[in-house]
Amino acid sequence: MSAIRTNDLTKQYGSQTVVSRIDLEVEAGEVYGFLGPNGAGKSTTIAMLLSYVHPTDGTARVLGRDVCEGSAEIKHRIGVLPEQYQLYDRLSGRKHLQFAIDSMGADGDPDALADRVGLEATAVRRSVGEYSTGMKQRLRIALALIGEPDLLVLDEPSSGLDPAGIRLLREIVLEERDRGAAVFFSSHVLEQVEEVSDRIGILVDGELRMSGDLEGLKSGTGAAVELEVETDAVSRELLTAVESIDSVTECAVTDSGPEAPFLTVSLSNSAAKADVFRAIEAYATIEDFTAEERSLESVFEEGVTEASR
Ligand SMILES: Nc1ncnc2c1ncn2[C@@H]1O[C@H](COP(=O)(O)OP(=O)(O)OP(=O)(O)O)[C@@H](O)[C@H]1O
Repeated sequence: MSAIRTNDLTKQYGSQTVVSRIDLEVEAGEVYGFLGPNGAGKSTTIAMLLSYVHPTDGTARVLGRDVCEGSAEIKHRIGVLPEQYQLYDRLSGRKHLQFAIDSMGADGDPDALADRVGLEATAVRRSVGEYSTGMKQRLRIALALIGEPDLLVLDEPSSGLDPAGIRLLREIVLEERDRGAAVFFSSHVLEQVEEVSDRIGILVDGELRMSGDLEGLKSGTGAAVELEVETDAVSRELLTAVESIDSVTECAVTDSGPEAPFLTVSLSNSAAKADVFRAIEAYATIEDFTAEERSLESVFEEGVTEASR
């Protein structure tokens, strides 16, 4: 059973379609990064998954249950950030955690949870009114982790966190995944998404423009990596050998006069770099090389630009 599965999921507000026929599938033990520019429809999608708003069309099942039937039965199996309930300035972080553990009937130690998100023993006993933005965010993360949920839905989880907090969040996301939870999270910070996601979806104007693992997304939209290789000589045989490699999408020679010639090779799959080096070394000596991997940022930009064409 998938943790999340949507078919043609659609939301309209009046005449505006803000989420348009999206098909998503997220499995247990998988981190899915949900990206998109401002106003793309990410929060609306998340709100539908959590049964906060009703889809206009299509279906969504979360932990096997149709979202239109409500989330009461599965609520305790989903950790959400930010949760709908607010933090109370006069209560300590510890009281928030204890209250949430009790009301969920969950097992959990508030101090261990606080420690996991880097809230020190003295801090967790202080009133939340005295907390910094980052401390409040750490507390919200701890609240989302209560009861070892099967699904974590994190909307902009790194917001307000310092670099140490962001590193900790990354560790927590990976630990939760390794425990077998599905993690669905939206973020504008592409490097963080790149670091932790098994698969990524890019939403633009309500449409899921791209979805897949990072390598697949990179190769689907152009070269995953561009190699510049300096050799002592370039022969016809060498070029044929390089061009015959499946993942090579482009190969050009630049003859820089008295300097050694170099090859520019575009690859749709970064793992094929070794094949290129082997093919070249069969006919020439490699003097030097550079390899420029495509970033998620360039994939994202391409997805957004294509959509606006
Ligand atoms: N309750 C609502 N009524 C009318 N329009 C809405 C409502 N909620 C969201 N929208 C519209 O839906 C579109 C998508 O908004 P949404 O908040 O889902 O985007 P987002 O991708 O989460 O954006 P951001 O990254 O800025 O948070 C926007 O144009 C927004 O104005």
